[in-house]
Amino acid sequence: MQLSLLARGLGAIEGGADPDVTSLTADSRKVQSGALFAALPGTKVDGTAFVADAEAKGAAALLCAEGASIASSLPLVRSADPRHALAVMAARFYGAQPECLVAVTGTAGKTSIATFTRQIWEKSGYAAASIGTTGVVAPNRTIDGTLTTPDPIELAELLSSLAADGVTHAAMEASSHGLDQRRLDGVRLGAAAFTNLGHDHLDYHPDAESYFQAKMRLFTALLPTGGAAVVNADDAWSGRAIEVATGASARVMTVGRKGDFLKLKRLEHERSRQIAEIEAEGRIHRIVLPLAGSFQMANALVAAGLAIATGVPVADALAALEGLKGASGRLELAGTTTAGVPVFVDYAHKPEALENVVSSVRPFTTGRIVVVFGCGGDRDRAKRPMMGEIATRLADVVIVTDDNPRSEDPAKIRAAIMAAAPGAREVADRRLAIREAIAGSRAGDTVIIAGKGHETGQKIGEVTHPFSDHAEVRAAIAELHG
Ligand SMILES: CC(=O)N[C@H]1[C@@H](OP(=O)(O)OP(=O)(O)OC[C@H]2O[C@@H](n3ccc(=O)[nH]c3=O)[C@H](O)[C@@H]2O)O[C@H](CO)[C@@H](O)[C@@H]1O[C@H](C)C(=O)N[C@@H](C)C(=O)N[C@H](CCC(=O)O)C(=O)O
Ligand SMILES: Nc1ncnc2c1ncn2[C@@H]1O[C@H](COP(=O)(O)OP(=O)(O)OP(=O)(O)O)[C@@H](O)[C@H]1O
Ligand SMILES: N[C@H](CCC[C@H](N)C(=O)O)C(=O)O
Ligand SMILES: [Mg+2]
Repeated sequence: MQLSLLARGLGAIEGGADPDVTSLTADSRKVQSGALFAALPGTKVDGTAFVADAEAKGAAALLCAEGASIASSLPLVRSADPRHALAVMAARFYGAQPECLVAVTGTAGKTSIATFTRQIWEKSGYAAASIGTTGVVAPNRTIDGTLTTPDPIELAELLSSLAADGVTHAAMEASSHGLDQRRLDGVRLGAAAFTNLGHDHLDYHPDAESYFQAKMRLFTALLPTGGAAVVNADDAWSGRAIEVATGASARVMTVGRKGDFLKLKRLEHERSRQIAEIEAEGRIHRIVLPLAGSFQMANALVAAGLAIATGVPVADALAALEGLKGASGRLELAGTTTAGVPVFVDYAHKPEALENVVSSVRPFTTGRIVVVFGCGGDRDRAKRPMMGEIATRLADVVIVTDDNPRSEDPAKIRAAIMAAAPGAREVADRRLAIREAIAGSRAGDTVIIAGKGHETGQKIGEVTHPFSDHAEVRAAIAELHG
């Protein structure tokens, strides 16, 4: 594609020439002959340091920030917001996208909602995909996940290949990093959703307000005027999210107990399902959601809202909730001991998620709640004491262990949790911690292994060791009964 077409409206081209650009990248190590290299200021290094490297590899053009100092004779596009410009260029370069695209943001529930929305669409006969933390699921393929919101070039390429495969509907997660770094700025959205705001990523965002504002870019910068904004009405931040969406001229649809569009009137919990009465358009729909945890009901309502906003009839969307399968590792029953103790694997790695998940199993737990968890290294440290306090307040037996210590000393991470978790036991080895929890359980108890969910590795230093909570739960139960 000619550089002038790629850059149209994004910034003047310096250097006169208008080369044919044959690929795009923001990583000099991946530059191929004919590429446009985006030299972006980053969180660790400044991409302008790699311009000479990119030029030596045959780059045809450059993109950079307005004031950047660049020593190169290559045609150059300067932009006040180069990450935005790159995302828009990537969308132009790769072209087609599924005709119906929706994105969901919020601290917790994104993966579940993207997965549920895909399932509701599938039930209505659409070729549908979901994109997020656990990867991509589409009719003809599944791809394992790396980032919650992929980099803009990878995302544009993915959307174009999904469209080429005949996918018409796609639901994706919009992480706050992704929104802040403009990764979705080239995505043509039909609807967007907000779930809730809790404590996470305050190592990246300066404070809760900036974290909220980053999430709100979904409504203010990405959702076209008149697009549907589905908002969970029951969170402390819902009022502000509704205000922002209304201010952005979105068609606001609220769901939940305080919702106007889908109103949860009644909810009854059983061990692995819940029965709900939902009021929609003046009618009451009684549905059985085959998943545990009231937070899953909240997620299901947002997903139904997104499906309805994109053309699924109300009754069909609500009926489809009865067939939903949970996303891998989200309050997922990984095994049951012979004493009948359910052992759940869950992805709670932040305070509100842990609070929700432990509270969710209380209604059907006649004995004790046993929780195993840790906190990730090189991540927001403030979460550690908060999660220690929540676990000891809400669970009966707490075992603190490791969860991806990365470059940090695992003992120090555990100590930060333990300082706020009186009475908790410390078992460094996650495999042993899971065994202790299961071996110590008795009839009536519920065991939750939190923090890793679908993950298949334990990252210690730079090495990711194969590790699965699911597999460890199964092995521990087998050993116990063997
Ligand atoms: C902290 C963070 O979010 N970093 C993201 C950011 O990287 P960066 O630009 O700041 O990286 P940098 O290392 O400072 O490099 C600056 C620039 O120089 C370039 N470079 C660097 C070295 C070189 O030799 N040549 C070169 O060209 C880099 O490619 C980059 O363009 O922009 C990149 C391009 O979009 C992202 O891939 C990268 O995500 C990293 C891998 C990451 O781990 N991100 C996590 C924290 C994340 O995004 N998580 C969220 C939320 C998770 C959740 O809770 O669900 C997610 O969406 O997954
Ligand atoms: N609506 C919700 N409210 C509170 N907690 C929730 C909600 N939905 C899920 N959770 C908790 O958060 C965990 C992660 O859920 P999910 O993967 O759906 O969210 P996410 O927003 O994609 O998270 P991440 O940003 O980590 O990818 C679940 O395992 C559960 O513990
Ligand atoms: N997307 C999140 C996942 C955290 C999962 C948890 N197991 C951990 O390692 O902290 C992050 O990278 O912060
Ligand atoms: Mg997710």
